[in-house]
Amino acid sequence: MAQYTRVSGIVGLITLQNPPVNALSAAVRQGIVDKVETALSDPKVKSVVICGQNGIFCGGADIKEFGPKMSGPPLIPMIHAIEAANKPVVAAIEGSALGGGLELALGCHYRIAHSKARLGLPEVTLGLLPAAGGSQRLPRLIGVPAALDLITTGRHVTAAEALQLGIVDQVTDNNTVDAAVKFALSVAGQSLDARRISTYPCPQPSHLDALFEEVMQKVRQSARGAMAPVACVQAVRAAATLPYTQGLEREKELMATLFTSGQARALQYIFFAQRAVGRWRMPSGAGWDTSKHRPVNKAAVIGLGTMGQGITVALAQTGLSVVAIETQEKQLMKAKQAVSSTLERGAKRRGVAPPLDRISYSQNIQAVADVDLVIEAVFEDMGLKMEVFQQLSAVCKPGTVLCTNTSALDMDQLASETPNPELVVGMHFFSPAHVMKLLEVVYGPRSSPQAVATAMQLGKKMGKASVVVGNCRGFVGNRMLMPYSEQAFFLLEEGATPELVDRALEEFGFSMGLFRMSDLAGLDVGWRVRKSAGLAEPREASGQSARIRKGYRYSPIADLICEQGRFGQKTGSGWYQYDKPGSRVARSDPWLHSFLEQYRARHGLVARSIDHQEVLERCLYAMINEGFRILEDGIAAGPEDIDVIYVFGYGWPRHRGGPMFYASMVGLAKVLERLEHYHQAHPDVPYLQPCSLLKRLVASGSPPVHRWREVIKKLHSQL
Ligand SMILES: CCC/C=C/C(=O)SCCNC(=O)CCNC(=O)[C@H](O)C(C)(C)COP(=O)([O-])OP(=O)([O-])OC[C@H]1O[C@@H](n2cnc3c(N)ncnc32)[C@H](O)[C@@H]1OP(=O)([O-])[O-]
Repeated sequence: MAQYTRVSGIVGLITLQNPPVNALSAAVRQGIVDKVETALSDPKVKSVVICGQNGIFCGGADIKEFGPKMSGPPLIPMIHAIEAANKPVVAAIEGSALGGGLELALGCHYRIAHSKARLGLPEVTLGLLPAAGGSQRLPRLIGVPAALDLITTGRHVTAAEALQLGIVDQVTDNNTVDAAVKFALSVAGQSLDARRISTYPCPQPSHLDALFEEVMQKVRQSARGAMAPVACVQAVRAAATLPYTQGLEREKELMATLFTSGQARALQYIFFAQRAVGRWRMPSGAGWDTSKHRPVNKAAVIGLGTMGQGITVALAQTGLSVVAIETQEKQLMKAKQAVSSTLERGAKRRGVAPPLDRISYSQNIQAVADVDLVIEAVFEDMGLKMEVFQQLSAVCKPGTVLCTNTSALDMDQLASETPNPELVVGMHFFSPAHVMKLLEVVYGPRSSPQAVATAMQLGKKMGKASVVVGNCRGFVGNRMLMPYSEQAFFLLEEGATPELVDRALEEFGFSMGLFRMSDLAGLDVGWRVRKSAGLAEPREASGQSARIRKGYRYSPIADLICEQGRFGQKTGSGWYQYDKPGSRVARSDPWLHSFLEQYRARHGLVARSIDHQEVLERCLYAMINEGFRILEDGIAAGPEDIDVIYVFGYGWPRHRGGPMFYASMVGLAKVLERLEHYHQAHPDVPYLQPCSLLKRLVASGSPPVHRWREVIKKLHSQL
């Protein structure tokens, strides 16, 4: 849909109308084609302005309409008709001009942007490339290196940067449409020969081949198997080396391979999943649409270890006043310094003043008396946390939401220590808290929807992908990590090395394999959790019993490594060795290999050859199986919640859509068959026993992931 009016006598104004982001649906494209024709054939009209309603130019092609059968006028001829027009066409860019929206604007002869507008070609993040001429026009307009940067990363630029790059002709602080109309009046009747970007020669960088080779190498490395960034480089190369029409052909060819790919489906699924998790619901039926959050202007953080420091930084950067509490004076001083320097570095990067004065530090918990929300981040010790919560209940003003950042303890037990358990929720941040995008918001049976809504609203304000989850050991993310790491330890017992397991996972697309990741996070963390669960014993028991705990198979390998004081990067050795404590470059460790050999010999285990497929199936399917149990238990409301958690918090490759989406792509029947196979081979490993929800889904014909909720709902109603 597009509206047409004539303004200032001679300017045809076309307004895109498709709330909320004026996406280029079939109807909008038809509207543009029709209204452009009207404007161009009206002799009174001397120039044209294209804008979007409600302060946003255009969020790009309508992703919801992507599919094998697309209707409506195609984008490329529509944009060509605009570019070929004999009257100046000006794009008035407010809010966003993204993807097809920016490509439309690049077909216009001039672009005027509001100073707060954002522009970009984010198609790569959806598994696509700017295939409405964008990959061919942008390099012609701003040069190959800058176009490569924007197209391969999909990053959005501010209006100021767009002006500097030459994407827009003018930036205004005032009404953009008025400014564009004024501009359109000023250029009416002028020659457009120099304004049609497709006719520009592409600027030729020196050492073209070397440049593309270097960029391709970098992109392949960071893409971790994603196809779209590679295709983006190939498309820009076509712009730099071929005439426009041939370049456009290449763009089309490349897009054809991407458009129907599983990767594009996965990335578009994650785009919508990220938004769907905001529409949370609790088992009581209360949810995002029925619960009002409390305003949070001032928050407190209790405990300034690594997590507390990161949370303090994140809150201050969000614009809140923060009271940061640490009882140990030395730690308080250390934390203050660390928080200040992180804020200073961040502010320098963004060219703003560091928000240091938003934080007040104290050793006295009384200082939290007037805050709206508290985040407790003290040591993972139930006794200590209970004490803190009792103090908070006595000190805080009525209605203060009390959050715990625990990753392993029972949030409900903590809530029971306060006179107002309805105010208690979990806010489980991931380290470093000011960088990692994920936040698990954990509710217990007594948490009020208002407290959940308040934590979710704060998460949104902090720019986090916030997911509401129920209370259980490890919540969603860490609970699924248990079978994943357990399988990896078993694989070491059976003949694998950390290098083999990591290589398989990294080739799959994980940013880091499990063992490299554990070395980074610190092996002592998991050791402490296993000890508190009564699994890890201080010294290895002998014989068969060493590998059985609580009646099931157990691998003490990780505990034995920790007993050697090998906690990962921070101690200079873990699953790998490092040059010195704190170093990040992992090297194979002969000590570890001979340790594994001795371990196997001691336990009568014969190493066998293990391939990548077995590593992936055992580690990932065990994790996915736990994901189904989580859905069955109602801890996560739907597969999207789990997938967002894994993509944003656990380095799961985005182009594989998250573990549950991946399972649906592999085929649920195949996942079930492989789990049955491995469970038969390892009957003493309960995590490998296929969960009943998975069996039910397979029995009901393996519906696509967006229909799983129906099966889950039916299951819950039968319980
Ligand atoms: C084929 C030729 C090549 C061209 C390819 C393309 O253009 S590919 C496209 C390239 N473009 C992009 O990649 C841009 C993608 N969009 C964005 O980055 C952001 O939405 C935003 C910055 C435009 C607005 O941010 P914000 O925080 O203000 O708002 P929000 O993010 O919460 O969204 C509000 C609602 O709009 C929905 N929706 C949004 N965009 C689209 C769309 N294109 N389509 C359909 N729907 C879309 C979104 O799902 C949500 O729906 P819900 O959950 O309410 O039912």
